[in-house]
Amino acid sequence: MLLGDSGVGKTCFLIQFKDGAFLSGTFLATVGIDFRNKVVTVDGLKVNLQIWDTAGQERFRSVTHAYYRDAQALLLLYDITSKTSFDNIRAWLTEVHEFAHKDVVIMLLGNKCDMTGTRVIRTEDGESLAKEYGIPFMETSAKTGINVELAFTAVARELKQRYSQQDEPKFQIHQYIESQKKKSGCCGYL
Ligand SMILES: Nc1nc2c(ncn2[C@@H]2O[C@H](COP(=O)(O)OP(=O)(O)OP(=O)(O)O)[C@@H](O)[C@H]2O)c(=O)[nH]1
Repeated sequence: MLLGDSGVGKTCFLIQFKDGAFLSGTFLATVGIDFRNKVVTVDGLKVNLQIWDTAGQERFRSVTHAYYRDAQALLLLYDITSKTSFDNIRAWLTEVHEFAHKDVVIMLLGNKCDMTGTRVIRTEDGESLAKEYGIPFMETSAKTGINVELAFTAVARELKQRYSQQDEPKFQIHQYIESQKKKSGCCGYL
């Protein structure tokens, strides 16, 4: 399930993952909730991800709360060019703890990392907030596609490991993300 303030790029993030496309210049706020499926292959096993895209606008909050309970993973997005969207992450996490299952996989994503000229949230700020809550973090761009696939495959791997009957070595989502994430200049790592 994708969560975060209106305009942080949740729908674009999902479309980039599903279709490899980015529709620039258009912003059609999601009404209520919508979903798309995509199958990813993890170590030869097909994992069908059913991805729910929620409306960030306050007025749809009661609709989306009803879906939290069934979510196995939550991708929480903010926009690196919006301080408000970053500050609101704490409120989103409070809602998550109130409405979601206690074992839900949570990941923090700083989206729009292609917008270097208007960045207001430093990469370190995202990292330290994620550290405080003990959740994995990366910066992404629904426009360039950076780290979009990684966010979903990391979740798919984590879920596969949780629901697999096989006795395999424990998958470490934090380590996996750190080893895989693209540290490109666009996301302020260079
Ligand atoms: N430059 C850039 N623009 C982005 C990116 N992601 C989204 N946008 C733009 O941000 C605006 C909002 O994107 P949406 O995906 O509709 O936002 P949302 O979070 O789904 O919004 P709600 O449906 O209201 O919750 C659009 O104009 C997008 O083109 C990104 O990674 N980079």
